[in-house]
Amino acid sequence: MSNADFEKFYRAQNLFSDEAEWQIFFETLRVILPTAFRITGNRSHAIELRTQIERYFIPYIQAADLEGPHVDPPAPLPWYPDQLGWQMTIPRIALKKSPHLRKFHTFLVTETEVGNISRQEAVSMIPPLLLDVKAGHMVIDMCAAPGSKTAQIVEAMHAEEKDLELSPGLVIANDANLKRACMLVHQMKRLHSPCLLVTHQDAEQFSNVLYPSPPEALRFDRILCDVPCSGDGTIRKNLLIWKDWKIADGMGIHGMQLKIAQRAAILLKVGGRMVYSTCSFNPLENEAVVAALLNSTDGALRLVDVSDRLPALVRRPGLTTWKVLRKDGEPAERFSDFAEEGINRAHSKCLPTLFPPANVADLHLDRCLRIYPHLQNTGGFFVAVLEKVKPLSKQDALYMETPAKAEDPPIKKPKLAPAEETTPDSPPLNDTVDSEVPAESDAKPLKDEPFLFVDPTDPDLESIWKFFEISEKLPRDQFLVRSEGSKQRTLYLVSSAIKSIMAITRNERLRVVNTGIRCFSRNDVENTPCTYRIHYEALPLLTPFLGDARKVRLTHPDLRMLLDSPNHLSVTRFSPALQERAGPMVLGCCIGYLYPEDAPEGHTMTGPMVFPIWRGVSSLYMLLGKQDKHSLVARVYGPDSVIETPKGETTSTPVDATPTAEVAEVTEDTPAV
Ligand SMILES: C[S@@+](CC[C@H](N)C(=O)[O-])C[C@H]1O[C@@H](n2cnc3c(N)ncnc32)[C@H](O)[C@@H]1O
Repeated sequence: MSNADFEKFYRAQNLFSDEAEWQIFFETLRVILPTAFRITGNRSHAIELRTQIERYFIPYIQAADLEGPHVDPPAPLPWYPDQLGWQMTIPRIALKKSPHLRKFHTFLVTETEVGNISRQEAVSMIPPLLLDVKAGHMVIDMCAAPGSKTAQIVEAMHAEEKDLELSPGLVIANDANLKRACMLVHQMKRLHSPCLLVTHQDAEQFSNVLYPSPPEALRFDRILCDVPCSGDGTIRKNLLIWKDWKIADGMGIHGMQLKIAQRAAILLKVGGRMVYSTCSFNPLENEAVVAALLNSTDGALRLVDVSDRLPALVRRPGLTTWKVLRKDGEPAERFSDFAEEGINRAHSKCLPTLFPPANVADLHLDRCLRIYPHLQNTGGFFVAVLEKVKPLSKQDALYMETPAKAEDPPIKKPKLAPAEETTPDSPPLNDTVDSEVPAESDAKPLKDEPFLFVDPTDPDLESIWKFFEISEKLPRDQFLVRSEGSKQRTLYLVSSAIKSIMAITRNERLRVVNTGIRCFSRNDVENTPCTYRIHYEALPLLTPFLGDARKVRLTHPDLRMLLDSPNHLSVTRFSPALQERAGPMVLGCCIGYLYPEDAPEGHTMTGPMVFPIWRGVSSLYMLLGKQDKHSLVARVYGPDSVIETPKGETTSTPVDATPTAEVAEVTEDTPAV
């Protein structure tokens, strides 16, 4: 764990006022990074899970400490709101192998797979918090995959939502790499948001999003530029950086970072906020980019002082000067020094903007945040929060638009970013606890099927509305399908903003990979007035709109039977109240409710829980995958209730059970596929 060039370069930057701190900084880089995770999802659900960690797992780990080798339980990050961000130093191997920690390991695996927990480096949680997203905002995350920050943005957008209100907002999650954009889609399924649009474009030239009435290019309220970077802030985790780090790395990527930030500056609304961030210590990728951005926008952007935000987060101010080194390690005082040397290949990406500009003292670069690993035992990170205070002057806009003419640059084929793109959250391969995204092989690019809006008078919609007694407040004109004609018709709901955007043909240039929340799927079944079932992921959003016709109240033993059984169970096996309610129901999907007053003792529920159930000819069946069922058993009945298979198996099954088997059954013995 050493690299002479790294040391030379960063010593030249005078990051710290004394040698002692440099030593502590450098020593910390050699200590393996603690694991951090975030409890995701809507507030009440997240608080329930947090309570479970506090009440059950912390005492459990404390007890394990007495029996096995010493381990500290996880602790909440002091600066993360509502104690929903956590960090732990339990070594990965101990977590996996120690019999004393097995339940905690199972818990993390299950909750990560169903998306209730997201492994995310602590420092990577900072930019979305400072972006300050509110309901109804138009937001774009320019470099979004694998999507941990997008998830925080989407959660913030829905945080204050009321029942019977669909957020009018928009979150575009863009990534130039199609494969990574598809991984993002997988992640996003669990966000239950109709406001998300996943695109794949080169952010340097992100196309204008046309918006109707009057038709114009949309300007965003919030933009995140979490740009590709050299990633040396992740060195505690990505040990190869010790070997591979080169002086030329930061220099080489500065130009691209600046272009992405400049494109964002154009897309930002006056009064809007953008956050520029990297997981690098390098001033050439950080302050130099911000300085060049400020200077190229001639006062239209300013750095925001966020010193009062996240007060428990220890940070250092941005640098107000820095050094550029030639690849031989010698300092270059000015741009012309490179010319003198003759611009060789390593310096071909050298730009004048690498150097501190003459007006550097006026730019308030100290308002940027530098997070060093030794400050609070994290990775390294850089964040700048900027505000657009006036329109860009025409000249600036022309300068920054590439090619010059364009308020609407042409589509450029996205460059595929390197497969090993550094991000603080790239999952180690084959490590289920730590993976926050599926392995790349799971992330197949979606087939290029068009997005087609469903006619609001479509007979299927009519039957769904009638069957579930859906309120007319749920807009029927915001549903789309991707493969018309197939038996398995699935209806996705999108926000009004996305509908408006998708309705404009010229927005095809956005290269949409996916959008919409999966709400209803058609089953191949007869003898029911409605062949559609509701998806679990859509229930939190749809429940307030549903009438009573298909609601069934469950006792907790009813729920337990449904969660434990892989098969359809005869209606006669359930509580008398459920038999009475479900018995006369016609075949089709119904919604099971467990109210806190019906929950088992010691539960942590703060509101009713809802589940999609299939009412068969004479049976009931829970329309959930195995992992979801595991997670729910643990949540409702406590982690002790999860029955482990001999291998402690909790491995993935498709998120939803396929409907074909459910509808083919009629007897309680028919196993579901
Ligand atoms: C630091 S990572 C982003 C991490 C992400 N924000 C998160 O929190 O999960 C940078 C991402 O930028 C993407 N990328 C690289 N070049 C790009 C470009 N020109 N335009 C858009 N995305 C790009 C990479 O594929 C990579 O996924």
